[in-house]
Amino acid sequence: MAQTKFDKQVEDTAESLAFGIGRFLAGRPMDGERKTDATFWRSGTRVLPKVEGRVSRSSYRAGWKRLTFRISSLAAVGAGGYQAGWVHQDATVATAQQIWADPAPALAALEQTGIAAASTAAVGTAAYFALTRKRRELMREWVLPLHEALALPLRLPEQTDPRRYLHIPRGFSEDDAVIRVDVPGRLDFSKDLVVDIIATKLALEGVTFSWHLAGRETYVTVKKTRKPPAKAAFKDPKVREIVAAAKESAPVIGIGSAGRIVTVDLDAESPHILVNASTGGGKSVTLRCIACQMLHHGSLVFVLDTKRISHPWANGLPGVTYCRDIADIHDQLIALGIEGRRRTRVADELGIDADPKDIGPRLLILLEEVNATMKQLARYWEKTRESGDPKISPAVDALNEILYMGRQLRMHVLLVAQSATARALGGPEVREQFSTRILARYSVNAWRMLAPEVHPAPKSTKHHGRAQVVSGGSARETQILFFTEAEAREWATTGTPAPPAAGSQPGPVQLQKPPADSLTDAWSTPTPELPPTPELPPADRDALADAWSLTPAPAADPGGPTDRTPPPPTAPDDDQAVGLREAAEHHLPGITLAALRFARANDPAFPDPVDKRGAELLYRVGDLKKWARNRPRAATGTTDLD
Ligand SMILES: Nc1ncnc2c1ncn2[C@@H]1O[C@H](COP(=O)(O)OP(=O)(O)OP(=O)(O)O)[C@@H](O)[C@H]1O
Repeated sequence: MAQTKFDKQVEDTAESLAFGIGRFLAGRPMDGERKTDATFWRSGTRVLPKVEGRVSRSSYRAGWKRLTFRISSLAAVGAGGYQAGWVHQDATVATAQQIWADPAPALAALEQTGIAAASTAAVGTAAYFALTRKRRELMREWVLPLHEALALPLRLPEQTDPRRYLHIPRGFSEDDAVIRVDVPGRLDFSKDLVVDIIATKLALEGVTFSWHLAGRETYVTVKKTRKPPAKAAFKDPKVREIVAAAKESAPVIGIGSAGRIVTVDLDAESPHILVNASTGGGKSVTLRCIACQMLHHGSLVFVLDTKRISHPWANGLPGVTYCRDIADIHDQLIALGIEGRRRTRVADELGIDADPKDIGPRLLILLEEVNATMKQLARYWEKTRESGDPKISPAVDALNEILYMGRQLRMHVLLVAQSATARALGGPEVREQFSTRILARYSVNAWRMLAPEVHPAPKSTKHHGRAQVVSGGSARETQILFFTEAEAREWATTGTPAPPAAGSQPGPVQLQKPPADSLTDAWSTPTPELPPTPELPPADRDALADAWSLTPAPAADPGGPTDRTPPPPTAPDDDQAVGLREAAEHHLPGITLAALRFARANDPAFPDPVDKRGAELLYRVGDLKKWARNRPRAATGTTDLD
């Protein structure tokens, strides 16, 4: 009799079932495909030829291990079923009947339990991912790449779990960390090659390898031996000596491994420096270190600080112009852009043999928290620009222009960022202008963004003041010099004095729209005053007027360049001279007379009087307002962007 289709199906199913039970009991893969050379008693060591694709770790397991796992799982499920269906049979039946008769409470309970279970699972998963994020990053970025490179030279079985032989602590770049790599006792590998691979793949510098090859346990340990000092405090006489001996153009940044002095030569290597670190990574300390050394050598420093309190040590120091208010930062950047153009012209006139000092004193522009400052500058310009004005803030343009100017102009930008994205800086090409980059407490992504030429990225450390100074395609681990605030002030005010202030009070430049015939007014109250500009012929003065708007003028702009950028708003009463009482009552709401008197006695940035009425000193209202806007705390008169 012919076999029906149904009979054939039954036969096939029975056959599959028999094979399935056979595979189950033999501890073989349930899909019937052997992928590795594992047997019932022995774990696998390699993938079988012709097997393609990813082979899971369980494929390497010995058959008996797989069988044990299967039987245990089956037993657990069976025990549950036995309890419910046999031991507590009556209760199970009663519960089932109850649910059948009235399913609503059961469904409601199920729904609630489901929601609770789903929430718990979600929270649990999130917590798990948060807690293990660092460990997973360690595995992904360091352990697995090292394993992939070492497996062949060490002739390790393919299924080797990297965690079994690579003992790499999470903070393996810390000074006292010990890395241990277990090696096969056969010793049939090249030690030099292994050393090379470990140092390269973990981006280690100044480490020593110790081999332990006798006996059963064979391994190599790696320890940092040539490391930077734990601290490089300026109060240490040796450090002070190093700083004192440094070249004017090359402030000392810190001490590297084996006591090497790390400096950045602003004339020869890198006119601009980028400091990138997450919060608490030592940005302020780094800036203090560089700025106070430059002040010591007579540079002028412009601190543009929207955070307002980043550098209290620099308050009122000779040579320092501290701008906290966004309107003043805007004006100051434009003024510096104009100064850059002036210097370009002077350099041109002086020719190549000129002494660079003839161009003017070195200028350091210290731009704090660039991400926030750039946003604020854009918003400020959005608020103040008029129709027909360029869209891009002229202050941002000025900054970019300075970054592209040659090192011979002696204008340097020291830019600070928590995350110096290309967008924050105004484009990837702007980032390229910083040939020296100081990175501390960085993420792998930050490194890839800022120092892609150094690969792999050295692991960031939590050690206070420890940074990587990247320049010329290599990274130097450096302990940044630590100046206390008092030491920074002391160092900044000794040495070569800054060019003298022309009797005006410290405070950011107050730009007025430059009249065509007297463009040096663009620096109406620069403090300290820059050296006098060479007398320019009228035609050149006109050209310099263009610098007021640093964006190239469209060819057919009937208004002319000076019409495009409005001057910062100046109140009509700003030129009045008033006493402190009148200033407190009518011009500086929110600041009391007592506060003004206190500031006059204690704040070096308080404006100088311009006149006297009897015994009373009189002050220019505009100067007082400027001072109030730029006080360390958010003050009355702060340019409101909202
Ligand atoms: N070079 C260093 N040597 C010793 N300690 C340092 C050094 N740099 C930073 N520190 C320590 O780290 C702390 C934080 O440094 P700093 O204030 O410079 O960080 P920051 O990046 O400016 O922080 P924030 O982003 O919060 O302003 C300092 O108070 C100091 O104790």
